[in-house]
Amino acid sequence: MIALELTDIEYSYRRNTALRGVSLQVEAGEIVAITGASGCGKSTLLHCAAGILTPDKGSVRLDGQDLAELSADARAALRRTKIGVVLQFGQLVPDLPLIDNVALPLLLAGHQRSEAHEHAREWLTQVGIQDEADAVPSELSGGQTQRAAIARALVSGPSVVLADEPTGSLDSRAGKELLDVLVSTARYRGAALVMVTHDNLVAAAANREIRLRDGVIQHEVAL
Ligand SMILES: Nc1ncnc2c1ncn2[C@@H]1O[C@H](COP(=O)(O)OP(=O)(O)OP(=O)(O)O)[C@@H](O)[C@H]1O
Repeated sequence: MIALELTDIEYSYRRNTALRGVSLQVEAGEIVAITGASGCGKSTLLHCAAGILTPDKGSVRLDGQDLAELSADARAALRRTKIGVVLQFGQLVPDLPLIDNVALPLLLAGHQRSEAHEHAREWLTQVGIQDEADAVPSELSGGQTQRAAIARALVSGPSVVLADEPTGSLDSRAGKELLDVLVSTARYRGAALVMVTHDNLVAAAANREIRLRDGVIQHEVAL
């Protein structure tokens, strides 16, 4: 089953064209690495897939649903439930304890607080930081912050997980541990995982590498 389908995506920042017609299909359970030189359009592609940016041309389908055919509210709801996004610096809410940070997508989707906390606690355990449930983000290491971001991205059971440089701010050992957590949790959920990366280790963990150059796919390699 195709979880994420991008068709002929074009995107420009004012006069700076970042994507010039990119098409990509990702199956449920598949792990894809997006690679390429700095500025080739990797993050822009991820942001279009996440619905953070709206492409100038082309379509984004999530579990068969075209995002452009939805109202803004329906699109936001679909994004909250079907997509988990892990950005480079975690992007946790500074004043909230981790348990609340991780529960946030469920609380926003209208779940009861006790139920949301129960799921959040399970995911904190899954990523190995259950002892930090009451800590606030400033009390965490970089690796713990990224683990929390992964827990938050996965707590609502998304079918697609999108990660931008998930190991970017970490040393190689912490990066490897985090990659293992991300890959194993996505596999455990059967979610499609798309990771933007400069890191060969991350690319090696994927089933497929897609290399961008100047806003187009230069080549694809099955790994
Ligand atoms: N907010 C922005 N405003 C204007 N141009 C932008 C903006 N963000 C990105 N760009 C440009 O769009 C192009 C693609 O950028 P993008 O960040 O997608 O590349 P990238 O491959 O992710 O780069 P990196 O590996 O350095 O993160 C680049 O030329 C970049 O300068």
